[in-house]
Amino acid sequence: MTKLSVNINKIATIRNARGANNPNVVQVALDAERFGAQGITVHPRPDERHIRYQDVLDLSEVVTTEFNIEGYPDTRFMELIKRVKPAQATLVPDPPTAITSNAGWDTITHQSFLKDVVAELQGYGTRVSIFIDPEEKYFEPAKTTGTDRVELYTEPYAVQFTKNKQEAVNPYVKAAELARSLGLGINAGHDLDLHNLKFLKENIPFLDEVSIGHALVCDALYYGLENTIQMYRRQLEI
Ligand SMILES: CC(=O)[C@@H](O)[C@H](O)COP(=O)(O)O
Ligand SMILES: NCC(=O)COP(=O)(O)O
Repeated sequence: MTKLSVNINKIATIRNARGANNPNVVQVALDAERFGAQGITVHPRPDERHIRYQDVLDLSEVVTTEFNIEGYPDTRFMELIKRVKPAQATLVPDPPTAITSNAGWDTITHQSFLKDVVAELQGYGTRVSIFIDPEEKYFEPAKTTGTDRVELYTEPYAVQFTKNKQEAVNPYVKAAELARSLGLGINAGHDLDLHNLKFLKENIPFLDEVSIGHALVCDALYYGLENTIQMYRRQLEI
C-alpha cells in the first residue's frame, strides 16, 4: 500500500494572509485525517511564511496518523524534531531563501553531515527520509548515511509527464528499483497531482508514501477537501 500524506503548508498560507486563525490548520489536519489522509506533512521554513514552528508543536498534540516534518536540518529543525519526535523527518537541502524545494541532496558531498544528522534523529525514535533526485550516483551514498528511506523529488517527473509520460517515469523506476535493492524505503513528492499520480504508482507499485500539498489544496477549491482526498486515495489503489 502507498500511503497518502497530506501536506498542509498551503492551508497555513491562506491563514497567514489575514493574520487570524481561519482556516485553522489544526482543525484541517484533523479533518483531513477523518477524510482519509494517512499522514500529515508540514515543511516549516525559517521565515514561517506558511507553517509556523508553533503550528508544528500544536499539530504534534493531535495528529494520530503519521506525522512527517520536512526541512533543512539546521539547529531549529533539529530541536523541533527532538521535542516533537514525529514518526518521520524528511531532510531537504533547501537554503533559507528557497521559494519551494527545487533539488535533492548531493549525498556524496554531504555524506558525513547527513550521517550525523540521521543518527541523531533516529536516536529520537524518528524514521528519516532523504529528499533525492533520481540519479543513480546518489543512492549508495544515501544508503551509507543510515537513512531509512529516500523521497524521490518528482517535480521533473511532473514537468516531463505532460510531454512524454513514459520518458518522464523511466528514471524514477530505475531509481526506485535501485533504492529497493539497497533496502531503502521509498517516498515521493513535489508537484504530484490527479493527472500524474496514478501513472507513477502503476510504474512504482512498491512506493511507501507520497506527500502532496499544493495541487491537492488547489483541487479542494473545486471538489471539497473530503472528495479531493478520496480522489487522491483512489489514484493509489491499483
Ligand atoms: C520537499 C517538498 O517537495 C515539499 O516540502 C515542498 O517543498 C513543499 O514546500 P512548500 O509548500 O514550501 O513549497
Ligand atoms: N514532500 C512533498 C510535499 O510535501 C508536497 O509537495 P507539493 O505537493 O506541495 O508540491
